[in-house]
Amino acid sequence: MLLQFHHETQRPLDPGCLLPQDAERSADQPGRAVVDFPVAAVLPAGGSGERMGLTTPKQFCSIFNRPLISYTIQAFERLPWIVMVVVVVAKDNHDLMLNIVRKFNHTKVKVVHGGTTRHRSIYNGLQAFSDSTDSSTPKPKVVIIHDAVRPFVEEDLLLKITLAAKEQGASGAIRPLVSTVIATTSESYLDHSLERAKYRASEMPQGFLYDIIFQAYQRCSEFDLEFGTECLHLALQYCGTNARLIEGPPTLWKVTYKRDLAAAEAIIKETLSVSACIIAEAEEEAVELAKTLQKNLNMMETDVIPCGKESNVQYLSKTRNFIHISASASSSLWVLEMVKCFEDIDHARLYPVVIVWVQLSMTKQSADSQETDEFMALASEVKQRNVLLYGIKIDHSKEWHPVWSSAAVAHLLQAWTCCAFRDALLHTSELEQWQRSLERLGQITLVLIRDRNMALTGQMLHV
Ligand SMILES: Nc1ccn([C@@H]2O[C@H](COP(=O)(O)OP(=O)(O)OP(=O)(O)O)[C@@H](O)[C@H]2O)c(=O)n1
Ligand SMILES: O=P(O)(O)OC[C@@H](O)[C@@H](O)[C@@H](O)CO
Repeated sequence: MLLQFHHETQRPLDPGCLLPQDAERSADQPGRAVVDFPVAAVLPAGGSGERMGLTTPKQFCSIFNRPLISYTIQAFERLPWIVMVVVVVAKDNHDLMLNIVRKFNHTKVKVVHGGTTRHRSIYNGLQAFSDSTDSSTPKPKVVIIHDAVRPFVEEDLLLKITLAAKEQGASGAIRPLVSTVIATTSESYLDHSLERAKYRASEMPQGFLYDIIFQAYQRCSEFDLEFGTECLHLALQYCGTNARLIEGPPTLWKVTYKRDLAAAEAIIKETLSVSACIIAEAEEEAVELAKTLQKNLNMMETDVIPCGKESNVQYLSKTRNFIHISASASSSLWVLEMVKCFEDIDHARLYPVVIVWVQLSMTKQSADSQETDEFMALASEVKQRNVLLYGIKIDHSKEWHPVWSSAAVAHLLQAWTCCAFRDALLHTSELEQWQRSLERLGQITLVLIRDRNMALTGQMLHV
């Protein structure tokens, strides 16, 4: 299931737990059907990210403990019809890049050294396929060139770019301009402005018949290599190949400034928190609370399943957010059992998985220090496996008769005709307090899932 973004609002169109880059591939995916020739990618990642203003080059800045470049690699690596991804990094970052490849199990990647400019880096990347001594990187029919700092690229656009490049020789993604382009005089006065409607921003990905773009780089001038920024121009200038231009979604933007990194993190958080699985232990109160919580989490696509089914892969693979509801401070053994299931399907390799343990507390007592310490230690242990464990205790007053669970009371209020009794109930402070606790439970659960804050793991929050 590919996660699609609305073309303007950029909100995820379909609930799904995975970024497009990670949607599970199946044999009948469109790309596999129509791409019957070898396609490779070159990701220039040899820059220093000066405009980001950080000591770490932006392609290695992390989101959820994972470098930005890993998200971009995944966007290509997950597609079966892309056979190789050449990543071009500065020599000093070679080992760092190899460690990223190992840690995130990027299996299609070859790392080569970049140059002093983006064009030189791209040229080095292309040369990796022309090294006849290295059979591990056979020459592709089509090569996609894509900045390593553009992490959000979807299969359907890559497919269009690839097929257009195969047919036309070159293709490129474009976006409407959001600012007018003007020419300035040497004294920084306005010389003239361009008619914005006639122009587009050249983005990435771009696709080329390998032989065309490689020949263009072989023929281009030193000036091009030093100061150029447009591969499509090289194909036209040196090979007479006019690129097919394809409009892409706003998510194609390049991470350049700090704000772009924050925007990328926000998009990843949003796409990771569109679904959840609520697991209810057997007690009636837990089941009732699960149903109420499902209603309160109306922002998400949620499944409610009985405890014991969570190890079922069909539930595990649908989301990275799990809410376990127990009516008592039951044993926490189920946490490690769940984490083992995640590891069996490699579920937390690319993105952190969230577990929120909601405990219905039948007494008003807060957790004792031993219980708190044990929970903190458990959270610390599972965090090593990229699982973020949070706790919420919701005080479930003993005064309540079990039948007066929130759902039962709501039903009673709707069914009851006697105003006096209904008013009495409505003004019962316990009921109002319980309703408020339920609302807070939904709000806090949503925030924990959305924010995936590493510092809050192991905390037992109270509502
Ligand atoms: N010598 C270079 C310069 C840039 N790039 C890559 O080209 C992409 C787009 O370039 P840009 O956004 O300009 O990256 P930087 O050059 O790192 O940024 P800055 O100009 O702010 O230093 C980036 O993935 C960058 O790593 C590269 O491979 N080799
Ligand atoms: O000049 P920069 O290296 O910042 O960015 C490169 C961009 O110009 C380039 O990725 C697109 O415009 C497509 O060519």
